[in-house]
Amino acid sequence: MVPMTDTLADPHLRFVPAPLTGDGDGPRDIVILGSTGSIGTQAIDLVLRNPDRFRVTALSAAGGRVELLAEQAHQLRVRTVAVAREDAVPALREALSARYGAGERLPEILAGPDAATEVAALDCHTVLNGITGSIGLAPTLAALKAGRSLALANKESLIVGGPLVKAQARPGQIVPVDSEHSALFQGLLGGPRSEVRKLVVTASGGPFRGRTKAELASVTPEQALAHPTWAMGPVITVNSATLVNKGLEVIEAHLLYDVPFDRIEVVVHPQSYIHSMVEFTDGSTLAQASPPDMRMPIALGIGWPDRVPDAAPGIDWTRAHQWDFLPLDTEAFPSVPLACHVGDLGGTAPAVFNAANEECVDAFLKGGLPFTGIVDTVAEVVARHGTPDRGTSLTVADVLQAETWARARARELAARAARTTSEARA
Ligand SMILES: NC(=O)C1=CN([C@@H]2O[C@H](COP(=O)(O)OP(=O)(O)OC[C@H]3O[C@@H](n4cnc5c(N)ncnc54)[C@H](OP(=O)(O)O)[C@@H]3O)[C@@H](O)[C@H]2O)C=CC1
Ligand SMILES: CC(=O)[C@@H](O)[C@H](O)COP(=O)(O)O
Ligand SMILES: [Mn+2]
Repeated sequence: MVPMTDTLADPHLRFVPAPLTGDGDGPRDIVILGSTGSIGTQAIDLVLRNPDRFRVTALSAAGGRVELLAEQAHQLRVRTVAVAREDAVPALREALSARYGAGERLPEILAGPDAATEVAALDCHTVLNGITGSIGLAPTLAALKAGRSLALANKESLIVGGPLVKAQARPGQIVPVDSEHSALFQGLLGGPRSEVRKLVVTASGGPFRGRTKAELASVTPEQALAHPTWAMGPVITVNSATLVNKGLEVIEAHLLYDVPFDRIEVVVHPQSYIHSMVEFTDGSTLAQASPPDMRMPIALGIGWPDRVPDAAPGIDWTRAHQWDFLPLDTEAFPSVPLACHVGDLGGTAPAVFNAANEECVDAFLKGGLPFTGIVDTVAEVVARHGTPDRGTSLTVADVLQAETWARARARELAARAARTTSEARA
């Protein structure tokens, strides 16, 4: 069990990560959830380059990439490997056996839908949640409940379970890994809360920046997956293209830093060098700048309060740079106002928004829904859900029920949209 340092005396720092005590003399023990993904593999790159600082004790993944998972387990000599898919266990065992020598002890294997949650509560200092999707909620809650520092990349868990996650988290227990929120907490250290005027979240604008809604109708999954500045997993990449990612991030900023939606602004910054900004009441703005490389915020997430030397390259000031800032086109990309709306509604509305989106992204990637159908369908599901009851406090069961409902509605509507599109083509 890792004890927390007591809550920071200054209330303006309540939502800025507080360092956990409990680091011994040796490297910090880390559990990585979603180790085979974009966040997970970049975290492992950092760990392998910093063996004096970090030691990975357990890994978890869905079970889609067992060779990579076995390779990671062997390289890091972890104690535990977990997969969500039980049918992946024989292949995982075989892949591990092929790498470990005869006298070497294989890591323990956990399998099943609750395996990541089990691993999230194992003894360690920091849990990095790099799972994709709202399936990350239970592991997020488990890590917090167990008293771990939570390096949170899995924004969906915070969004769908906002009040639950906040109630479980002690001040400073969550260290955001999402680049914008990492930038914001660094900016928030620049002055007291009473002097913060607004948060400015930057958006690359995605691969379709500058297109009209009509032009967006026929874009393909391949085009949507070609992000101009970041190499990420498929779901977040499509979310960046629809700007749903920015909508999720505005809710994430609201939940993490307790700033109302009307004081969170989004600005399009195509180069992705400024990761977000904090404007203070005297008109001063603090921006965090670095090349688009997630290893910087991941390193801060798992290494906080220390900075990891050479986590990622800094800006090369010997060459010319041009950084642009443009207003968001909410007509072509209505996701951000829609997200603010569901964030304002609260309760199960953000879970409905996110679950409908996850279904629609899946349908789009499988060729079953046009690109513009994603946000249109999400908006329709949100409208049908109506105003959630805010009288009672949210439970995990409420979230799961709302998600099941939203996924079913989204699938129905997406199937109908697909039929209409194919009839129009015929
Ligand atoms: N990539 C980035 O640069 C950024 C990502 N994020 C956020 O980080 C999270 C991860 O994104 P990203 O790394 O891009 O996603 P990826 O799709 O690249 O990786 C997802 C990882 O989650 C694992 N996974 C999926 N389902 C489960 C499950 N049920 N139990 C355990 N593991 C599971 C996958 O395993 P398997 O390989 O077996 O399928 C994989 O390791 C998302 O919430 C995203 O929004 C935030 C900011 C930047
Ligand atoms: C790297 C990261 O944090 C992503 O969430 C990124 O923000 C995506 O880029 P967009 O600004 O295009 O959504
Ligand atoms: Mn981000």
